[in-house]
Amino acid sequence: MSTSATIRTTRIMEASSSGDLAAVLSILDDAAAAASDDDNDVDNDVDEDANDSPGGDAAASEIKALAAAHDDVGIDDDGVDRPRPRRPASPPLTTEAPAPSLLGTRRHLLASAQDESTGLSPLMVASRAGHVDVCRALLDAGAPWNALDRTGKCAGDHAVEGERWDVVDLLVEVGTRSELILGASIRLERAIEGEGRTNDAVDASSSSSGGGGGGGGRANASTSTAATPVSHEPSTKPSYLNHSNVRYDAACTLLLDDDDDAVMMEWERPIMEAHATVLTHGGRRGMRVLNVGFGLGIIDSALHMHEPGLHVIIEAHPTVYAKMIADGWDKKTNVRICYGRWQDEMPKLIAEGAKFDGVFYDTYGEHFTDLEDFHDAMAHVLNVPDGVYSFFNGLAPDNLFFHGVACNCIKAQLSHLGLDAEFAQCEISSNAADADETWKGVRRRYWHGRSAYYLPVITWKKDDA
Ligand SMILES: C[S@@+](CC[C@H](N)C(=O)[O-])C[C@H]1O[C@@H](n2cnc3c(N)ncnc32)[C@H](O)[C@@H]1O
Repeated sequence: MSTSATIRTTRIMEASSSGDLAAVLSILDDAAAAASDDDNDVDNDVDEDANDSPGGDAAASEIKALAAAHDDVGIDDDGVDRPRPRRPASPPLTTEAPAPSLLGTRRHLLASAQDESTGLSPLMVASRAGHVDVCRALLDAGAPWNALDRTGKCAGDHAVEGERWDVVDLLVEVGTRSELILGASIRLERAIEGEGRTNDAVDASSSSSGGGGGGGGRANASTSTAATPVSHEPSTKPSYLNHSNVRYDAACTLLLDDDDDAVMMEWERPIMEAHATVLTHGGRRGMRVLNVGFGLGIIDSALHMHEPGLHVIIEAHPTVYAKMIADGWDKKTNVRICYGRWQDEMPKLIAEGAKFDGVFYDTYGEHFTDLEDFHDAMAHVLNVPDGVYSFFNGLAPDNLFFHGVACNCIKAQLSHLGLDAEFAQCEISSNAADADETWKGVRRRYWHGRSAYYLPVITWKKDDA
């Protein structure tokens, strides 16, 4: 990093850590307004567009230096960004140096600076120390709420560790807002590209390779390269249903895709059983239930134990469907299999006027925005006023703070539909989730030693019912 960039970064880190709001604002203002002289750190006023000025070159190199440092720390390559089912996938923050014409970008880059060795940012140090005004100023200047330090902690983690609850509230609010905006823009983009996605879908009735759409959840993209560590790969698998073969292990305790990513694993059984109890309103008989995604059939077996009055299962992968038939699911009492993508099957159920007391969503490789799309459809089939909806909560699993923000996003989105979301904390009793043996042969873990599972319990708001 250039001398002046280093000095500015050091100054803003110190001011953030000590909570000197006036100093933070002044350093940010200086950075935005002044052209930097790399050699003697004399600031001169320059126009934002002064590309051709001598100061412009120095400023451009400072911007590049800051951006390069930002990149070097590896801010927010993957799981940090867009919380979604099982693993977030979203565009990484830019790692390119901004165009020299954007001298104002220095303000943003300075607010986003991270120490090269620790990865700490001004926002992180201010968060840990509980300087809420400084945090707000840094966020206003463009500091990313979700950057990670070299130990994998974000500003929210630092605030939690420092027990700075007003900062935690601020970061949750900012994170939720930015994720909702990002989600809305991704959904809009996808709606515009909609035809492309739909065309990807395979006719689910074909016996070749399954019905399209997205993969959902427990895994990562199939595009591993030497340059991309597995842990940083995006996690959606848009081609899962079209192109991925899946295989069950001999004991039927593991379902793997082509990349050896786990589609479903046996260790989740206690979680699935807890979901089944919620969906059947505490284990009542005769309930009408809908499950999206068969996998190992764990939740369907648990639901079946409660003798539902109607048990609909939507499943799109041909191999999984073949397994369902081989195991006689098509002949079980009150079970109806809808073989196809939920994106195609839900409209049919809606057109029939089907209503369910319990609805569960657990697909694979799909994007957070697919979950949001599913919610729009689900609201049409969930019984009013007593229906209960839930989904496998693998949102942003790598980081508890991001997980919380993701849950908050879901809560906000469901609230628009007239639904209340609570997250019931369950302890995962089995140690299997953590055991190395469990993950042997699985390319990438999608659960990271967390013993608490936040089970979504979603019901109609009392007033809207
Ligand atoms: C994680 S597994 C479900 C596990 C299940 N909850 C259990 O208890 O075993 C996900 C399943 O969703 C299916 N799936 C993925 N995308 C789908 C889609 N768009 N529509 C229907 N099924 C889908 C996959 O083929 C897979 O069988």
